[in-house]
Amino acid sequence: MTTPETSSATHPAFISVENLSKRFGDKLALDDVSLHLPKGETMAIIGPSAAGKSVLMKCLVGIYGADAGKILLDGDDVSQTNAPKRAAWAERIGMLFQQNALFDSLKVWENICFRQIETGTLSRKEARERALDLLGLVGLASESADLTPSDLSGGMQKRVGVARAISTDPAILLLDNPTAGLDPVLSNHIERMIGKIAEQRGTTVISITNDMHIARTRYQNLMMMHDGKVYWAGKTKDIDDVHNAHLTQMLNGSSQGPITMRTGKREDHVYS
Ligand SMILES: Nc1ncnc2c1ncn2[C@@H]1O[C@H](COP(=O)(O)OP(=O)(O)OP(=O)(O)O)[C@@H](O)[C@H]1O
Repeated sequence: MTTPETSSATHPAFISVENLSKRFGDKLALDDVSLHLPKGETMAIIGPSAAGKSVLMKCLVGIYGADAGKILLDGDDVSQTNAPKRAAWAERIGMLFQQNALFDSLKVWENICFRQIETGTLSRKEARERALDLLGLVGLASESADLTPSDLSGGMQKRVGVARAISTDPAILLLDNPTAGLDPVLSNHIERMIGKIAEQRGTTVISITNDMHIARTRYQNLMMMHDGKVYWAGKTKDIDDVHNAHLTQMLNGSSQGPITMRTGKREDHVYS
């Protein structure tokens, strides 16, 4: 397994996951997972179904606590859901859930600034103005503001989800499959938009994707997971042809790699 230490060797890690494990009954969803991501960098997490990608993200956002290992955000230990710094970090993390988690009973603008309306940090008037700005940022017309999510296409809903995730100007943006179910043209458009937002705002982004091409072209760092473990991680530019072919095959479910991994034997030269 290649580890992502390459990223942290020159820059201190802003997001640091150390030997994280998470179990649900008999299922070890995360098995000794480590990742290190410097501030302002982007990372794609890729891997087949049930690899543990969403569970890792839910641990990062604070939905699940760790069974073992640590999560450090800018040095703050938030491994447990009741960690002293957890609540403060919740304010600094924006998340797009796989199913968007938009409320159909609310208008689009209310969905985008839901958190600010709920907490009273913005008046309804201010929240609407902020939502309109964010709609522009994600490339949606202001007329969308008064529609409900069910009036929107899948791609538009994703954009609204991204607008909500960035509405608090988070330090960390976590995206669970921002382009799932979208055609390649729209996927590219949304990924370009995410990249631009990260660059302009200095946001540290971790995004789950099922698309190796998007992962390789749009993200600075890449982590491949399988069966709860990190299979390969490092700078995207450092992936060689052998790893790339292996990762792509693995994603398509046709590689021997995961089987080798499951036995725990490093008999395949892909593991380094
Ligand atoms: N709350 C839970 N209770 C029990 N098992 C869970 C729970 N959440 C996740 N799991 C299990 O943990 C494993 C990893 O799930 P996870 O959702 O992280 O997969 P994933 O890599 O995101 O897959 P997909 O790409 O299909 O969404 C799966 O076997 C899943 O069934």
